[in-house]
Amino acid sequence: MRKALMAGNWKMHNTTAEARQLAADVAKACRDFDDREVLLAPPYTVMAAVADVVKNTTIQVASQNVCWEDKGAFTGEISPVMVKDVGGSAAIIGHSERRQIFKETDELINQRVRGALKFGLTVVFCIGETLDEREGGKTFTILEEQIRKGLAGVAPEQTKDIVIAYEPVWAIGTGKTASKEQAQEAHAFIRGLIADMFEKNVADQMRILYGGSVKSTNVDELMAQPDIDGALVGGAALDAESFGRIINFQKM
Ligand SMILES: O=C[C@H](O)COP(=O)(O)O
Repeated sequence: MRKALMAGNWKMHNTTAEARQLAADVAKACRDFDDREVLLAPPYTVMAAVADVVKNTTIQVASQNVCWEDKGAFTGEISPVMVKDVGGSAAIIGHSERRQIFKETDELINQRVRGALKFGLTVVFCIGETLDEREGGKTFTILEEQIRKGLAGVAPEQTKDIVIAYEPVWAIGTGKTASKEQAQEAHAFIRGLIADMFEKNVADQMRILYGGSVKSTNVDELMAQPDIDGALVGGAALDAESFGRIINFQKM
């Protein structure tokens, strides 16, 4: 049985005071459940503050990216050790904004994934096709390439620390959610591929999140799909009431 993971990616939003307030409001909105987990990914500058606010809750904290080394001359980067030092336990890697705006390649993302796993972080590994790729019938080819390259060299025993987030680029921040059928189809494909790369048991246990305009109004039907195990939420995670409703999704 896979535990749902409801993750909020704050992207480049929130000063310290705003972050503390939002984290406290999210903590208040969380019901006491044992069938789901909550993860917040604030900007680096407020990770420690958020971790402090949620320290007596089950909410986990993630960074929005991470380097593969523990320290060194990597200007602008932060290390897995630093993430853990400020109370983080996970890192988002391969987000489409990193791929598209900052030109991160599958090879670089793979380095990040392997480094994060080596230093004991949970990896939220993001993949997804652009609109052109979907319309050109290339969705599955792209997903397969991103997964095979991004997870190259990962040992089967490390897969328990990996969560995949399927985020079709055309659905991110656009208000255009993938339909539940489109999302389920992609998730089932991803699970099949993981079974092929590792083994069925690994695929059965791996959580695959959906991301892209998840809102309080569509979360229930998305979460009712058999291969959707959670959500990676952007815009709606910046409002405690909306994110609270998403966390507290109703089982259909
Ligand atoms: O990391 C989150 C995703 O990019 C989704 O963002 P969004 O919910 O604003 O579409």
